[in-house]
Amino acid sequence: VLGPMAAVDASGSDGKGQGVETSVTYYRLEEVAKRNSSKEIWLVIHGRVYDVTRFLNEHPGGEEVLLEQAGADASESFEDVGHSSDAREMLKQYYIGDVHPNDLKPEGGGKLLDILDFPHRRRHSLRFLVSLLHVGKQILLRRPCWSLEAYTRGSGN
Ligand code: HEM
Repeated sequence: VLGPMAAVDASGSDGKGQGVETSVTYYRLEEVAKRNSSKEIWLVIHGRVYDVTRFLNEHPGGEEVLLEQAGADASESFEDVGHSSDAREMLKQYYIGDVHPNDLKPEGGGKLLDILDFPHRRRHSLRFLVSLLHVGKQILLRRPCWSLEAYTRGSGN
């Protein structure tokens, strides 16, 4: 039995919630992996499990891409597409539970960021790297400010 981590009502409107009304249903990755056919498709996105079976025909990006990720962790491909906030909002409709804590694996940035669901992590760190390179370049190419000689030589005539 899992601890009192319950915060989200995972029972939904279909009344299939197990146990208490306000509790999270946890799924092992092993169980998720079985739902990998067009009859039943589950996906993991940022530690949450989604049943996208009824979404197959409705996905604006086509069913092919969903089938490719069926039963697996689709976090990266979901982010790579740069889904709109509308798309993120839609996720809620298909949420059925969380990945079992023992199966949560760090996603590049590590567990904490993974759980915090920080979608633009990658883009931000890339921007940071680019500005670091920029600063480095400026330092390397700069004439030393203590050398007046170098400075006047550089400024023409
Ligand atoms: C439950 C999960 C998903 C939902 C609710 C969802 C929703 C959407 C929505 C609403 C769009 C329209 C564009 C937008 O609003 O961003 C879209 C486009 C798209 N999605 Fe998803 N999506 C999901 C999962 C995925 C996954 C796992 C992939 C990739 C493997 C994917 C690939 C795409 C692609 C390629 C497009 C097409 C973009 C275009 O044609 O411009 N989607 N999706």
